[in-house]
Amino acid sequence: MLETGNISIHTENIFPIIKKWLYSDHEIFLRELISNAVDAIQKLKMVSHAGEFSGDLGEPAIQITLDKEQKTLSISDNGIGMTAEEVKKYITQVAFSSAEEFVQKYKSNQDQQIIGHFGLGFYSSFMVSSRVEVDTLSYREGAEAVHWSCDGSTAFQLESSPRTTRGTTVTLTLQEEELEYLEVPRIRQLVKTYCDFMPVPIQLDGEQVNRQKAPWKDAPSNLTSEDYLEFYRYLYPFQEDPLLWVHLNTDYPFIVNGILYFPKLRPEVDVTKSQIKLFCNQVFVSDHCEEVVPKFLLPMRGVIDSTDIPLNVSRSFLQNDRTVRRIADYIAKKVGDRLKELYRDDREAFIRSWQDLGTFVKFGALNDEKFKKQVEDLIIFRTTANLTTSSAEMPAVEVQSEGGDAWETVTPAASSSGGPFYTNLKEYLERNKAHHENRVFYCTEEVNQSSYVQLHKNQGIEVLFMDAFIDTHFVSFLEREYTDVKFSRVDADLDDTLIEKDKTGEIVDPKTNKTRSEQIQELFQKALNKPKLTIRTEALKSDNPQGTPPAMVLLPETLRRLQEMTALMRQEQLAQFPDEHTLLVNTAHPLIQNLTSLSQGGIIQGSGESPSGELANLICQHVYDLALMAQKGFDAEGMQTFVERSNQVLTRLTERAAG
Ligand SMILES: Nc1ncnc2c1ncn2[C@@H]1O[C@H](COP(=O)(O)OP(=O)(O)OP(=O)(O)O)[C@@H](O)[C@H]1O
Repeated sequence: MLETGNISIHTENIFPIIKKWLYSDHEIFLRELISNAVDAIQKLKMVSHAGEFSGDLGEPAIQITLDKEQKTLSISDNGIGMTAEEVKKYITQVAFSSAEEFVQKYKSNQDQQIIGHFGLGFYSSFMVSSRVEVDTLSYREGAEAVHWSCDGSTAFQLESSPRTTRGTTVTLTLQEEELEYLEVPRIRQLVKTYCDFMPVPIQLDGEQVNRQKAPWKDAPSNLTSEDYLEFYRYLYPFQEDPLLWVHLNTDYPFIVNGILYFPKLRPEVDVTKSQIKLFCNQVFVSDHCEEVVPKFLLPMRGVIDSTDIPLNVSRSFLQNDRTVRRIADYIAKKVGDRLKELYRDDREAFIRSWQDLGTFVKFGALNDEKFKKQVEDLIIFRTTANLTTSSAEMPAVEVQSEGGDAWETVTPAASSSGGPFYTNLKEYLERNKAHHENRVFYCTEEVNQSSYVQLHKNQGIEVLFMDAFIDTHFVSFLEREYTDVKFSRVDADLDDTLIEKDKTGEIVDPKTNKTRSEQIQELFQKALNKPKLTIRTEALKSDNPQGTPPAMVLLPETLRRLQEMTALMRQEQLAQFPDEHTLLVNTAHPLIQNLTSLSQGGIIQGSGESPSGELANLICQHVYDLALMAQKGFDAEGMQTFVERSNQVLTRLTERAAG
């Protein structure tokens, strides 16, 4: 037997479910009713534009009235109103929205946006009310005012109303447990949260509560820098001004409007939490748009408004939604474009913002292949090279792209003379091709590595500062990108160009056939007695040997990286300085040269050591300590030994001088 039919739903059963579960938050009933009122006003404008209404539109307004005695909250608008037929059709049929029909009919007028879609919003009022009444008069000529009321059951009453003004008033008699919605501050807060940027004034207690203007809906050409800044300060009061902003403005293949700002990054900012506000047709939806914005742009702030982001769906659904993913890509692309424009047109402003921007950009390049391609040439590093004639001297330019999206920089122009200078990696490699091809020398801590940097600089080797916290990862990333290039930290090893090769091989002692280097090496080995320490002797190149350090500590690049990685994996700070390192003794330095003669001079005593030999030992230890100190500083014990020995050495030297 074959039977076909329709599944039937009994409204008495489904209605309580809708009331209870439609929205998890009761407070959003207000957003829904105000959205309906805004829609009603927009619709009247559309009808009037279409020439179907010639009466007086009046000043559009929405009025919220609270009556504590009656326990009622009512929302009035002077919009399009409804006829009895329309009330029956739209209000009494759940999930029957007029919006679709209406937009279809009047779609030629794109300016006015209708918020409603599903035909459910009105029913959210039953979440907080024991009775809902609608009093309405349609704009249509000869329309009669009607009064509809319902106590939350499926039965309603519809009768004529004495109302004489066009528009609609929805009156809610609040349930006993929902009386918080009779308090002016509570309602004001809700209007501010959800309806602040709705395009119609919303009055409460005789004053307008909402800001009304939504700058992101404006054409960028209508907005000044001050407008953008003012809006930022409004959204994020008591914060420093942003570095720059991007105005999103597209309606194909999806609709996205918004203004995103690059804030100044403060260490206390949690970069995993978004502070971007999500809107749908100027109605606030959520403070969390983690799914809509690419991860690396989460620290950005501002507003995204899109009707193409599905609402009321789970986060995982949102994450996997194709349109949402494309919107995220679009945002990343827009941000990349803006950065490129700034780099090209106002290098100075770009450099000024780099300290904050750099983290975003590098993090983005690490995480997103497409974004990396866009920004790879904009990633800049401070350099020791003097680039006075570079494009850093270009004048500041204000950029306006074809799409009309706006873009500004905020910081005032600074002088470009004298540096600091910045370069990207390509320029660096190109500039140093002849001198050290495919080698990048970098410094991660300016203070601790200053003597190394100086040494490189003196020999005309350009050093890049990779000292941002993200740079440890970024160096490895660059190595994967530039497979031919070798990256070495300034203290890792000394490049051949820094060493005077010829001088180290001179034989100074014909009896033992030892070179000076070998003598010095032995001297240090004996004095320091550290089996894990490698002692290497080289003559550092310099016009003024006194200006170079007598000794330096070197940490092999691979060993250091391994240690950094282990520390990272254990989530520890790199606390200990590794025992395996190299002490490079500079045989060109006069102090080191004097040491050999000092160690050999004087009368040998019972201990097998002459006083000057002892002094030479102490000085070796001292030279080593000084080299360590330049690299890492001391712990308490090291400091104590150092001070004690300093006093001892000075005493002996004064004895010698006096004697
Ligand atoms: N203040 C009002 N003035 C005129 N018509 C209204 C008003 N409030 C509701 N309506 C009519 O009732 C219909 C249903 O409203 P409801 O809020 O349930 O759904 P919606 O606004 O269309 O969609 P959504 O569920 O997205 O809010 C609306 O489409 C509109 O035609």
